[in-house]
Amino acid sequence: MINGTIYKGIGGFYYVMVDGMLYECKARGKFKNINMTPTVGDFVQINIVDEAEKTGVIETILPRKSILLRPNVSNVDQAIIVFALKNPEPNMMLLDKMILLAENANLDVVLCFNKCDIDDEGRFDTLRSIYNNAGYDILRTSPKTGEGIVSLKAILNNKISVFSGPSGVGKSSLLNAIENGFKLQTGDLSHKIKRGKHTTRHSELLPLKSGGTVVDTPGFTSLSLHEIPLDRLSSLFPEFESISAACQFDNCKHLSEPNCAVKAAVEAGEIHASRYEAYQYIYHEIETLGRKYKKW
Ligand SMILES: Nc1nc2c(ncn2[C@@H]2O[C@H](COP(=O)(O)OP(=O)(O)OP(=O)(O)O)[C@@H](O)[C@H]2O)c(=O)[nH]1
Ligand SMILES: [Zn+2]
Repeated sequence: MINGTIYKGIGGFYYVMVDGMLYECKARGKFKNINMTPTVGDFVQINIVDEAEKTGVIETILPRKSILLRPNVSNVDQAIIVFALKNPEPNMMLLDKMILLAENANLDVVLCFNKCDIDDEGRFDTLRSIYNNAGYDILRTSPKTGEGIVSLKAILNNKISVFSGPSGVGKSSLLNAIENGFKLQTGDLSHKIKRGKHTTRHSELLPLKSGGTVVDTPGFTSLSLHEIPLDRLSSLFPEFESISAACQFDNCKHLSEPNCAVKAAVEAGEIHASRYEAYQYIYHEIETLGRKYKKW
């Protein structure tokens, strides 16, 4: 058996990449019996049926290191969260929510602040200070001037990445700067109805010539915060994690409890106020969503 990765699935066939070559594979019936569906991104073991025709059979699906639901892709390593420094103006709450969803899906997070060529208000420095303090990798990019493209390439190399970020921030332009002709599919496409039939568009993995693999659809386009358990929320803010050990209560929510080390760190400027405000806001939002979902 040889190891490969499923790059796409169409009508019961799976296209498995092995050393730069795609094999068209069927999956063994046993997967159905154990209720397992091969998924794009899965690391699999295949037996080759015909080397000349490049066909094979998937025999084993290896344990998944992460599972994204929208788009449905396994083993994504990192989310490249792209926000423009201007046009459109960065919405910090949206940024914190996208970071949280990526954290909740166990992805590494890279923040890519784009359109730095038009950052005439110096927003990058403010954002860098907030998110460096939170421990995130940060890029300053512009497909227009080429700034940061080499660094972005290096970050994508050897990894499976999903791009996220609001419309118009330059996700496609960034990928195009790395590889001419590369275009991210827009999220709506998966809901289009073709020829009277419901055709769900499955995501694909696309290999970059410069190294690395990118999911062809943006991630976290719908912000499904109710998936995040409330008791996990503060652990998804990396800069709260170590400090919260010093809170008086083990189960401190860092809201109105006495002797809360997180709140003290906010007052001392060690945790950025905007991150704590996002935490408070999102906490209450998930709480309200939770009540609504229970009623259904
Ligand atoms: N000034 C400037 N404009 C940019 C830059 N990057 C992208 N743009 C422009 O921003 C607009 C949106 O870029 P896209 O790459 O389509 O953005 P997107 O994030 O893929 O957008 P969606 O497909 O809607 O999700 C285009 O008009 C780009 O030319 C940049 O670095 N500087
Ligand atoms: Zn606390």
